Amino acid sequence: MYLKNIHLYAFRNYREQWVEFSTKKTILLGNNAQGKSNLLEAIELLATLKSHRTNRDHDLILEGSTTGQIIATIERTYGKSDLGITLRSPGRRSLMLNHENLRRHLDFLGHLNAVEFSCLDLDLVRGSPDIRRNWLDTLLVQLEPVYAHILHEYYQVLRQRNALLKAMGKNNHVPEKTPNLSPEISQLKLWDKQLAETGSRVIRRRNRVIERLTPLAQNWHTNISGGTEIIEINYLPNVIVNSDEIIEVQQAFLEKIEQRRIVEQQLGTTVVGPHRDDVEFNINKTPAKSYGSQGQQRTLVLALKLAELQLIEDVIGEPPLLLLDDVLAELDPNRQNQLLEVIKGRFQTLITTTYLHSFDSQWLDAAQIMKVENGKIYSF
Ligand SMILES: Nc1ncnc2c1ncn2[C@@H]1O[C@H](COP(=O)(O)OP(=O)(O)OP(=O)(O)O)[C@@H](O)[C@H]1O
Repeated sequence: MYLKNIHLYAFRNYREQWVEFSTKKTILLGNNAQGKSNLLEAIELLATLKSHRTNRDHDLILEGSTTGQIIATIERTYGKSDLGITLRSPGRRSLMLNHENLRRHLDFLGHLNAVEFSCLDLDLVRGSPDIRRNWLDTLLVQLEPVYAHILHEYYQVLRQRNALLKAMGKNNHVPEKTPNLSPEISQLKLWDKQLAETGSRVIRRRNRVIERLTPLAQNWHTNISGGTEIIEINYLPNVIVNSDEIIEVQQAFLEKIEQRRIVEQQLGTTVVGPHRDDVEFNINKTPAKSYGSQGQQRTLVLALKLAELQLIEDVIGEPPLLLLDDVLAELDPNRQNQLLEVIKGRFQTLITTTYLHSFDSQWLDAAQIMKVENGKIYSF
């Protein structure tokens, strides 16, 4: 797939910017805080409808404006698509595909795929579980856009169930003394069922994607580390499952809800479900989070990112875009070479950097270099 051009209107610090990509390799050169990452963020939004830097559309719109827009043309083997996102603050986003408004977000996803790799990705290993859940979910949305809908449904049920548990707490609902058939308990049981149904769909997909990603990441890791270390990626679901059978996963879910019933009512919140999942990374059987050196953690994240690229390519049948946000300088020459070697001509790649010295002359000759300065992009 090839991102041919992108148009930004009142997006982050861009008032109006048109970029035409003339080669598969683009280097965005500029000092700090000029707008390099903002351009990659616009592409990330086209691919996932999410930004890893903010949840608020208000932040994405140029300060002082109420509407921002990202418009792009993508070429795929099956043809060309024009994508458009209009952001409003206040107001809701609207999405366009080939100049027609879309009612469902789902129909927008899957036209552009991208893997982003930034220095923030070290948080995948070091950070809190929600970062790892987000990473898994973003990957799943790209592999299977319907997952965005599944996840949305799960979080909707979770919100409603939490509201009920909270209200029960406020009404001093005493679990032990209340007969099973109180209206609140019957209502809660309905939510239990829905939580288990929607949550099981999330758990099964997360489980499967880890199973597919692990051998790819292990392979890359062996290549990069010279075979001296072995990594493991373990899905740590909050509801432990030993089967991919939907009925069995739901059953395990409902049993755990039953076990934690009193705790949930006391806390007034849902403690069972995939919103509490985690993923564990081990290097030579020890947790990478606490024991891995910075270098080992970087190698692990690089292997994960390369595995993501490969998995998306395998599933989609076309190489996704690779967005490298200021990471080259952080990698040692060996790992830089590994990465640049993999990219070669296969993936359309956009790299942000403050200096050009990390690139060899072959790369510089093949790349389109653009200078980013205070929300404007110039040919270099
Ligand atoms: N909504 C917005 N409206 C106007 N300017 C914004 C908005 N959001 C961010 N900015 C500006 O964008 C700039 C940051 O751009 P960006 O994150 O792309 O930096 P960068 O060029 O990638 O630099 P670095 O190398 O530091 O990552 C800052 O000057 C910030 O003030």
